[in-house]
Amino acid sequence: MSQQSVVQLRNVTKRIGGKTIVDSLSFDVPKGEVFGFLGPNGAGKTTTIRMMVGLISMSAGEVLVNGLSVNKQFEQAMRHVGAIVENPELYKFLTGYQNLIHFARMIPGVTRERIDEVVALVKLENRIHDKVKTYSLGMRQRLGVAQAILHKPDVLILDEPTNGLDPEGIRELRDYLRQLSKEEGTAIIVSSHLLSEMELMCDRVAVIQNGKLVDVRPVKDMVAPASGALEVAFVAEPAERAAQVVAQALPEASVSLQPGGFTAFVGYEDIPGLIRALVLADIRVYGVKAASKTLEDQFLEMTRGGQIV
Ligand SMILES: Nc1ncnc2c1ncn2[C@@H]1O[C@H](COP(=O)(O)OP(=O)(O)OP(=O)(O)O)[C@@H](O)[C@H]1O
Repeated sequence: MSQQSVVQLRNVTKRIGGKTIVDSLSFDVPKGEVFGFLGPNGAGKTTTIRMMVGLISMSAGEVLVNGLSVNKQFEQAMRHVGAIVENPELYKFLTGYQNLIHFARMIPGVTRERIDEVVALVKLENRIHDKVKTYSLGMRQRLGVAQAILHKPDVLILDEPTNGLDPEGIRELRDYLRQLSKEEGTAIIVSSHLLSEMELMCDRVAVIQNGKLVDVRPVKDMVAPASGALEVAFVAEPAERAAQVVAQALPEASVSLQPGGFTAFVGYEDIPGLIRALVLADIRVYGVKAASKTLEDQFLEMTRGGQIV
C-alpha cells in the first residue's frame, strides 16, 4: 500500500451554539485503504463527514483531498471525491443503467466502457436493465456506489453504508468495497457504529466519541496484540497436566489454569505444535480458540459508558 495520503484532516472542529460537536480531529487516509470511522450514535461521525464533503462549514481546521483544500479549493478537491452521505438520489422509474447514463452526462469524460466497468464492480450486471423500483435496498445502494465512482474518485466516502442491509447485503458491500480499493486504488472511508463490520471491512479504524478521536489503529492490531502473541484458550483434560505440557514446550507462554482447561499466550504459528504435544502426551483436546479481546471489548473499553447501539 502506498503511503501517499489522499485525505488529510487537520484539527477539524465543529461548534454549534457554543457546543463543540467535533473537537479537533486529525487523521490521514492513504491511497487504497479502507478506513473505518467508528463511534456510538451521536459521536460526531456524520457531522465530520458532512464537513469533509463541504455540505457544512468547519468552525476550525482543514480537510485536504490530494493536497487540495476543501475550504479554499472546493470544486477541485471534490473532483477527487465520491460520496453517499444522504440516501443516493435515484430515479425509481428508470432502469439502473438509465440512471447511470443520466449521471454520466453531468460528468465530462465518462464513457460507456466506464459505466460497464462500475456496473461490474458493484456486481449489478444481471439487474442493471431492470427498473430501480424493483431493486432491493442493497441493490439501490450498489447503484448509488456505482454512481458515486463513475468519475474514478481517489476517495469514496460512505456514511453508515450498512444501515438497513441484511447480512448478505453487508457481505456483498464489503466484498466490492475491498475490490474497489484493490483494483482502482480508491481510498474508502466508511462510518459505522457496528464494530463487527468494521473489523471485517477495514484496514484501519478511527474511534470517535463525543466528537474526539479516541484512537486510530490498524484492525489487525486490534485483533492480535502488537507482540504477535495471542491469548488462546484450550479446553483439554486433564487440565493440570495439559498446562504442564504447554509450559514445558513454551516456557514464555504464561499458562494459567481455567476450569476444564487453560489459557496461554502463544504465537499463531505455535498452535499446531502445541496441539501435537498435547495429543502425544495423551491429553484429550476438546477445543482451541482465541481468547484475545475482541474489537468489541476494546471498543467498549475505549468509549467507556458511551451509548452503543
Ligand atoms: N445542526 C445541529 N445543531 C445542534 N446539534 C447538532 C447538529 N448537528 C448535529 N448535532 C449534534 O451533534 C452530535 C453529533 O451528531 P452526528 O450526527 O454527527 O453523530 P453521529 O456520530 O453521526 O451519530 P449517528 O450514528 O447517530 O448518526 C449529536 O449530539 C447531535 O445531536
